[in-house]
Amino acid sequence: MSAPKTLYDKIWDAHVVSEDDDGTCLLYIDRHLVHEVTSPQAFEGLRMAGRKVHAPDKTIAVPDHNVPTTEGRETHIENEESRIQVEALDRNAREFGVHYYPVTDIRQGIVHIVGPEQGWTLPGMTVVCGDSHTATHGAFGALAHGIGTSEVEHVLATQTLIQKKSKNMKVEITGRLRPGVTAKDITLAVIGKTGTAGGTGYVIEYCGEAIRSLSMEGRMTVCNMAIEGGARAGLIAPDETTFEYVKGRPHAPKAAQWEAAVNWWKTLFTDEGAHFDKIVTLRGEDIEPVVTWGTSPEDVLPITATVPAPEDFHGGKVEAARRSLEYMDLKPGTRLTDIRIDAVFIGSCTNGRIEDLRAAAEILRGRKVAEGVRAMIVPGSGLVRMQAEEEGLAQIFIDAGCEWRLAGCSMCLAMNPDQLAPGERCASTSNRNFEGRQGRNGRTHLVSPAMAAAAAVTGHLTDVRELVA
Ligand SMILES: CC(C)[C@H](C(=O)O)[C@@H](O)C(=O)O
Ligand code: SF4
Repeated sequence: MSAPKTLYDKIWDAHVVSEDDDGTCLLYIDRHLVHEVTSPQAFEGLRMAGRKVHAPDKTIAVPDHNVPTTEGRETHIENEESRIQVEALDRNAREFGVHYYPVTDIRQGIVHIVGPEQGWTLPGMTVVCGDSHTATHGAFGALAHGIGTSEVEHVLATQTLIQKKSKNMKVEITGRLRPGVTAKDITLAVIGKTGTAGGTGYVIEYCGEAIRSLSMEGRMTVCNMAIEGGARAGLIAPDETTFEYVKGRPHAPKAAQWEAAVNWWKTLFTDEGAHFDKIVTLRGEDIEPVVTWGTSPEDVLPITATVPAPEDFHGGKVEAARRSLEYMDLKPGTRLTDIRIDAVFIGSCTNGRIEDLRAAAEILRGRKVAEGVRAMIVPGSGLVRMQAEEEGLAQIFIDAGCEWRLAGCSMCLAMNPDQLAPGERCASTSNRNFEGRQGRNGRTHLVSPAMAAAAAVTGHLTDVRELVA
């Protein structure tokens, strides 16, 4: 019998085209997702070399980072740099004949939401994109990770990628989550424990009862932030929840092909006794609704805690904490729930799916956004937006006084008109709280959609459990 394998080992082995003596491999790539920021030079490279896209049918392009989230964007993008990138993608996608969802298409949205929604992302695949949050697709049991622009060109030209294998890491979340605790709290709590470098050199497989109980939306939220924990990719073994989500999607296999696919997908799990180089375990019951206080995703605490002091840390982290607190304008000892906010952003590839909007609507139903707070709700795709309108969620948001936007990366990063003003503080469902991430000198507190909605209602960071009685 062959040695027991991890899920990662199995997907890796199924895609190796060739291997060098030093372990460098050529991997076959099943899906290549493309957005406007990291692809212009790659397409230009092909053009200059007179090459075609090797597998246009496995290449999917969509503009997301630079697109405004207001009406009229099909005809006008004010910022020149943004306009040039979106226009370049439009030209390249059409000229090279890849699948394309322009802003005029209801299916347009954030690349990591569109891929799964359209059934491009399937278990056991290799998925790449010139974007670090490609890790999201690992929720399907697909080996998915970000690549650089020169690699984008390599994949466009050859449908392969040169890679060295990472080590195996297991993150197990046992038991059940308590009320008010979500996938976002899991993924932030893990980074709080391991640090942003804890996953460096590894591919993480998330497992355990609490992970199994998550919907596909929740699993995508967890895997989305694997990269914030330093990992190359995050993975969750596919199961009935996965098959159920995939079945019937436009590009999912059909009929006899579906049966064959599911039979293979059912073999995609870590064998008993397979070796992990690192194991981290958290009890689901111990995880609380969390919030970040600093400028790194590892600066995370339960909402019931107080702002830490630099002296609470060790080594280089003391100075980092001092700088974080200064940037965030926070005083040690302040209760996190006493921190007032100016803005709320609900969206992004971390939390811009229908389940996230439902969780936010649950809190906002019949309530009003606090005075002086700007709350922006940005669905992750045009289809999520449509579904939210059909379910009455959009009306709940509008009645509460939120802005109801068109799909895109929006205020997750300051690459389009949705930005914080200097000094503004935001409760955000995105994945990065770096300095200036949501606008120059803006301050970001990462939270779950329910926690963001709770903050919108009260005007300060809030324990969502107090609003669900
Ligand atoms: C612009 C893009 C390359 C970047 C990434 O790789 O992640 C962005 O999506 C982000 O979230 O910071
Ligand atoms: S939503 Fe944010 S994290 Fe996701 S791809 Fe866009 S900018 Fe990156």
